[in-house]
Amino acid sequence: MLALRSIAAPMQRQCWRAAPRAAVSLSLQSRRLYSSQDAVAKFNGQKDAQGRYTVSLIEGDGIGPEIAVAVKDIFAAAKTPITWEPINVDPIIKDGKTAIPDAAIESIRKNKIALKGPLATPIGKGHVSLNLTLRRTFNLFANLRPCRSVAGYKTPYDNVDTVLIRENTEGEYSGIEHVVVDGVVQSIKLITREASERVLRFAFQHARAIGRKKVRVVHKATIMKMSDGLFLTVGNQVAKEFPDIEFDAELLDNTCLKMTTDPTPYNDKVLVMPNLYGDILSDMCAGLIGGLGLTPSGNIGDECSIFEAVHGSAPDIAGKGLANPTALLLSSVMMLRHMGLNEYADRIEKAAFDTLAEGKALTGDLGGKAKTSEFAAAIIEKL
Ligand SMILES: NC(=O)C1=CN([C@@H]2O[C@H](COP(=O)(O)OP(=O)(O)OC[C@H]3O[C@@H](n4cnc5c(N)ncnc54)[C@H](O)[C@@H]3O)[C@@H](O)[C@H]2O)C=CC1
Ligand SMILES: O=C(O)CCC(=O)C(=O)O
Ligand SMILES: [Mg+2]
Repeated sequence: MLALRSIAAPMQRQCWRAAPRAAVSLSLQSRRLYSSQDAVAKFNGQKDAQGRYTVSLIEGDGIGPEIAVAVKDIFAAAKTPITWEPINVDPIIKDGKTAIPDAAIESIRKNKIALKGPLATPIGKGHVSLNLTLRRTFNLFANLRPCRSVAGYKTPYDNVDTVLIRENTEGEYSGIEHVVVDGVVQSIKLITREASERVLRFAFQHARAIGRKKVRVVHKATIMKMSDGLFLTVGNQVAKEFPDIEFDAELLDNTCLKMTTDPTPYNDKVLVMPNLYGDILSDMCAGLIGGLGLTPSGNIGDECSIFEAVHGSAPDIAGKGLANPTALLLSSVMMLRHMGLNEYADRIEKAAFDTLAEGKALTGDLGGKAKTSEFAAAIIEKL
């Protein structure tokens, strides 16, 4: 079950361990995958007099505080020049709408960067998702979700390497709903040319930045002719600005079938899609490599960006010290690269991947017995 296996091609894995020159090339490949730099958004945060950056930290709900401690301990051990600024995002109601407290907004606006644990959303009645509210408040228009096989955990696929970009501010997540008459309700899927164009252009720019030559829109414009139809039309238009990148499209249901049958044909593409499709497909991709404990993400905007795991608050394991902090740690690695702190990112990422590959201190989701803190300690030992 826990046999060592490749993160990429077997050759590359071997080289990662043995030959420094090849190791550099894998590190660069990894840097490109887990990077949001060179794309649309540049990080404009300021260092303090001691050369440190301040990062707003939302620990989040459920397993959030447990995995946040692991990340903070690992960052401290790596002597990362980051000062955490913890913020509270308990919802407030402003003009009848769910909002983030002003102090939290000011902190993120000032620092231009945040790391975020999962935030739970009540089912049915209750406040609007705070995750969604944060993305909207800061206009974090692109949700970048890379997913790559991890050595140390055997799944049916050895070399998953997908890059998914999700429109992050509208679509099915618009939350515009009403009762038409008793027993009949309506949810509006809002798609605008502006938001579509923005995320599609980001997808092409990101493809260039990470050296991929193909962008594919995942859609259902056969059924949602107007909304997904607009997204696809805009995709075709934006594609003309990028003659060096191949552009095509695929129906969502077909993508699910093909990806779960053989994900490798997706390893040379960047996938871009409306909000809910990206939400669901990114959990599906996580399933291909060993689960939600492993997959990071970045919510990218022009002014600020917020990095978080793909997973939620995991109430079934919360408070027990069982959570896998890798997803939040790799999100923090993406954040470091976004900030240009590549050397720290490389070291932390290598220590995490080596710990996973070694397989001695794995958390329960990966078939191990280690507590969150023991897994973090094993990473720290490797730093
Ligand atoms: N971006 C965010 O903050 C997100 C928040 N949520 C919220 O989280 C809450 C719980 O949602 P669920 O549907 O249960 O999804 P979930 O992602 O929290 O958990 C799904 C399954 O994955 C496991 N899992 C997730 N993260 C893990 C980790 N780091 N280590 C080991 N196992 C892990 C959980 O134990 C559970 O069995 C909901 O309130 C939802 O709204 C859900 C997804 C994303
Ligand atoms: O906001 C939520 O409750 C869910 C968000 C989510 O599933 C995601 O961002 O992947
Ligand atoms: Mg989700």
